[in-house]
Amino acid sequence: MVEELVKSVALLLALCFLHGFIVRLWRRHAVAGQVVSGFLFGGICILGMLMPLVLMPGVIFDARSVVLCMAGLFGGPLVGLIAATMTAAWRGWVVGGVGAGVGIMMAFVCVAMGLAYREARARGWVTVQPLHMLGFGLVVHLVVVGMFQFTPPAVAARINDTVAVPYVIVFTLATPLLGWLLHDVERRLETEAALVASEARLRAVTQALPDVLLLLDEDGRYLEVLSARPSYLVARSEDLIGRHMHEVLPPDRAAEFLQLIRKTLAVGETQSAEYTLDTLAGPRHFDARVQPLGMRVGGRLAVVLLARDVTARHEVERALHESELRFRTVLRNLTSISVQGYRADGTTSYWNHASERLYGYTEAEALGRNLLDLIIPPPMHDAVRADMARMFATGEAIPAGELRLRRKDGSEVEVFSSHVFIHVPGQDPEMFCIDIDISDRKAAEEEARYLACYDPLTQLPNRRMLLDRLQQVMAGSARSGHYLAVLFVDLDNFKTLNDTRGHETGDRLLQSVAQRLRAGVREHDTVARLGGDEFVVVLEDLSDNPNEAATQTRSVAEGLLLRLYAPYDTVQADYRCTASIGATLTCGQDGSVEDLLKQADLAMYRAKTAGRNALRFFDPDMQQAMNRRAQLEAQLHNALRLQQFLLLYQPQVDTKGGVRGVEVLVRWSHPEQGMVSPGEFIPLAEDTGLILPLGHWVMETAMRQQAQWRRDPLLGSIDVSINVSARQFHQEHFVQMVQELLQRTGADPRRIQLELTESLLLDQVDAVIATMQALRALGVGFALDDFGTGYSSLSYLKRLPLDVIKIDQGFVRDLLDEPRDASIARTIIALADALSLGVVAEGVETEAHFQFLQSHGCKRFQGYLFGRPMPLPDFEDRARQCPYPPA
Ligand SMILES: Nc1nc2c(ncn2[C@@H]2O[C@H](COP(=O)(O)O[C@H]3[C@@H](O)[C@H](n4cnc5c(=O)[nH]c(N)nc54)O[C@@H]3COP(=O)(O)O)[C@@H](O)[C@H]2O)c(=O)[nH]1
Repeated sequence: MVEELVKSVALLLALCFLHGFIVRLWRRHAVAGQVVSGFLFGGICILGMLMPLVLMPGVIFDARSVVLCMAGLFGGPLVGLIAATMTAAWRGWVVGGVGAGVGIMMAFVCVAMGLAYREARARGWVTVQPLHMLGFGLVVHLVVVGMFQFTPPAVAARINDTVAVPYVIVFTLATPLLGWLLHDVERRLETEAALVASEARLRAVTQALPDVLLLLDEDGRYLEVLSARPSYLVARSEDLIGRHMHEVLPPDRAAEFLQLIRKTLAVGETQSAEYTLDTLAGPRHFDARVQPLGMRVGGRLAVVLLARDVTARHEVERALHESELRFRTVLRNLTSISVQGYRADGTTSYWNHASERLYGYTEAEALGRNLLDLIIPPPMHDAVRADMARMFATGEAIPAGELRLRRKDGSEVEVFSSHVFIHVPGQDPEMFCIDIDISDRKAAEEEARYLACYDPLTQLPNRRMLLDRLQQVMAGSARSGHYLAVLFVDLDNFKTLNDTRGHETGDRLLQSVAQRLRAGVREHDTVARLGGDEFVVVLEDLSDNPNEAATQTRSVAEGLLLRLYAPYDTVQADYRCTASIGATLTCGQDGSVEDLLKQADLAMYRAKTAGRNALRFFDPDMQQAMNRRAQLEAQLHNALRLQQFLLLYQPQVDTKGGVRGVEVLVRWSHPEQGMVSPGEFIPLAEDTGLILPLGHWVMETAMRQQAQWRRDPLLGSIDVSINVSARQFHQEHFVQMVQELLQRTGADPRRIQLELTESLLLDQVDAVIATMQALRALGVGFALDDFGTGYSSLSYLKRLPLDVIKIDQGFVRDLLDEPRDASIARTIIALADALSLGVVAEGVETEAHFQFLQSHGCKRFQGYLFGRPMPLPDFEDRARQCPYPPA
């Protein structure tokens, strides 16, 4: 009997094998697999019922109970239901008999108990360990034996007496055995599924990696080749597998890899390497890690090589490296920007070429030495230490600025210094100083400042500086109540020296004058040069009493005149020069700086007109005159348009008193001030340029008059002298203008004489001579006015196409009392004679003058003795009074 039961158990083992096979076969189709499993379990049960232990007809025993409860436990409801239904159908329909009812019921009860155990297992109450399964098997088979008690009593008694105990023992033991086998199938299936899933995951991961993954054996043979981008391989993966590296890579590269593989295997640790390979996608740079595989493949050791494409990063790094190299080279070789690096303790860490040039230390000398010992002057040490400490502690920048630092040779250098704090993680923080040499700029600025305030020739303050200084001195004077004096110093005849001896001589004179003026005043007094030969001296801290202050000023000014008169050997041996000084006093409360200078200028002008080499103080009358001048200047502009000018005629007579010539003299008939003297308005007209239209009007009127006289046999022979000012003479197209007037008026050019002053001849002598010759070609004659008062060079006199020279009235006036004047008058007459020129004596007021001049050979005279400047009708009458046969 036990033998039959054991046979049944053997059948169960076959079931396990088949179950494992079927489940593996149908695992991709879960429901179909369960149905097949259900049929398998049902089929096994039927098979068991075909070779049962037959106790009596219709009462059989086999392993159904074990199979069906396992179908519920490991197969689930569907498997259990199919198996139970098949078993029940076979038991009831085919086998039948007295035990059929219990057999059918038992099929479903066993499946239900298996399902219950399955549920308890899922909840964690029980496991499939042998002890639990043994208990489960015991319960199941006790229940089955219990169910047999529902068969007829005789049958039940027979069962109990014979089969019940071995049945319970064998199948209780078979239950854990079958359970263990099925569990093992279940576990292996789970493991296989997990392996399949794990492999799938791994493959997905390796496929997703943007890297190249190689499995290489110890000889460098490709065992496995994976690459998300096949173009990153040196050949197609199928062409690589099985080949050696030296078959596909350049020999040196293959050798490197082989060495790397062997080192990895020898050390047993991951190795890193970077390399560039010519891949299917072109040259790519890789960052690789090689790791021992830890097992043999085909009997050979192997490594895994994982290579990451870092071409982009490599390019960036290379570009960065190049860029850094470029900047380093630029920084290092900069020629004009010194760059130095210092650590927190002041040690020098960087020193470029420009620093070598700027500070004199070579790089080798500077590196490692302290900043303070190198270029910082000792007085700056504390400040620099404090600034650096703050910068290194807080990163706060030291403000850029101009510094005066020290060179190796101890000399100072001015730099514009900027500071940069750099802290690269993992390295010592550093301060970089960027210094630019500004010595040249500073010197240029200093020079520009100097030039803006000082006269480069004499090194004296210029006008600008004088005005500033005067402003301060006036304010100081106003506060203290002490007077200050402004002296306007103008050299006499400087222009003559400059024009005749050249500008270099003039410059030497000006330099000497500057030194003498400086030496003639106190240290705190100011001596300035306004330009040309004009100097200004400011005397400070004079007395608070006006008279005393004036006395002090006079004393200083006269002292200056004396100093200036001393010989100038730098100019020429025993050369002397005089100056005219105008002085004004103030105690700072009235007027402006400009007013003061104007006052001093006016006083100087008075000193000039007083005969030069003189000192004059400004007084209010001068101011009045100045105001009047300003007023006249304003009115002069309209005078021509308002026809306020008229001409007077002064006769020039011969030794018999006969009128031989006439000087045309202009007058301004001012509506309020009456007749204004040309001595007053001609200089004004010259200053303002009005002399040009005015001179034109005079010449046109005089020529028109001569043209009228031309028809008169008496008046037509009279020479008409017209005064021509320097500005008028030098104007462009003067010759054409005279020619045009001669033609327009019809005047006889042979009767027109232009009176030129000596000063006019001094400028541009050659041009003057050319103009005179052009006019002479028109028939016009020339008289040299005021002869003897200016600088007359005999050589010029010889070259000038003159007809007449006029003895200045200044010599005539006093010739009876002043032997020198008489002598000059005589000399001029003789000179004119020698040069075959006519001579006219001006200012002849007395018979005595007339006699003297006549006795010395003068043949023509002009002066009040013969008639003052008079209106036209009077002159015409006067000319006719002494009729003279025409020459
Ligand atoms: N460019 C021009 N200059 C002109 C013109 N008209 C005059 N002037 C110049 O103005 C200066 C002053 O002239 P004026 O006040 O007319 O004085 C002249 C005579 O009146 C004066 N004179 C003549 N005789 C005597 C005399 O016996 N005693 C005395 N005290 N004065 C006398 O001399 C002046 C003429 O001098 P000069 O011209 O040097 O011959 C004067 O410089 C004029 O040149 C003009 O139209 N244009």
